[in-house]
Amino acid sequence: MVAENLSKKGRLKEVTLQVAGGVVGLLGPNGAGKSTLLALLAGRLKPDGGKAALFSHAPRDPRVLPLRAYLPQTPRLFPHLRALEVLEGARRVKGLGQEALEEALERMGLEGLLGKRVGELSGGQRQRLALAASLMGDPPVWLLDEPTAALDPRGRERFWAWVEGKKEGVVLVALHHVEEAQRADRLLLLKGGSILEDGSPRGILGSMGERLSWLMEVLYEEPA
Ligand SMILES: Nc1ncnc2c1ncn2[C@@H]1O[C@H](COP(=O)(O)OP(=O)(O)OP(=O)(O)O)[C@@H](O)[C@H]1O
Repeated sequence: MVAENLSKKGRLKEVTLQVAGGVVGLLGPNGAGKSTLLALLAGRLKPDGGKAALFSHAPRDPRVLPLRAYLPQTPRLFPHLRALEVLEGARRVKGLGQEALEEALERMGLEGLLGKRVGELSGGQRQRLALAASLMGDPPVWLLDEPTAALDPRGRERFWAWVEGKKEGVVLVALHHVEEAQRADRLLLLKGGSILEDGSPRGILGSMGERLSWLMEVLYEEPA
């Protein structure tokens, strides 16, 4: 996955990035540009400048679609559908077998919720359903916008177990929790539409969290 001087007016400033594999966490304050970067890489937004490529194709190329999962910050699910119908729909669109559906629902612990309508689910339950539908079949590239924000600790563990069990490919994931950022292989710190730092979580956050106060100041302090 490559971004070259990728920009969106007022939102992202000429970001250049190469990701060959692994779990890459995007950390930064509200409005940093995390969602914009993910939406550009997913082809949901058109850049004003620069370009992005997944497997050497533009993000909007139909050949790329089956190769990536994109989970926006607020996934849209039809409220009248039952959870099982959402999963069935995802399975059919992706052309997958029943075992992929079973795996996804087990991973997200949806067994007891299959007969419920989306509109009856809690926010975290809905998010677990959206994750199961979007990651079903394990496409090589996952672009995930704050997938754990609504999840309880058990749901977070389920999510991270799925991520950490992924053998190959790329996971680019926007996060707000430093404990979760420590689980990534690589971290990108974003602020004001630019990448401030790009490195290992240990290098950026420090082994004992000693750089945390620095991080809080640099990333989250409002300008005076
Ligand atoms: N639809 C839009 N039209 C115009 N500007 C937008 C739009 N969506 C976001 N922005 C602006 O783009 C900038 C980056 O926003 P973005 O949503 O990418 O940030 P983020 O890092 O994902 O934030 P958060 O942590 O709050 O989700 C912000 O200044 C925001 O106000």
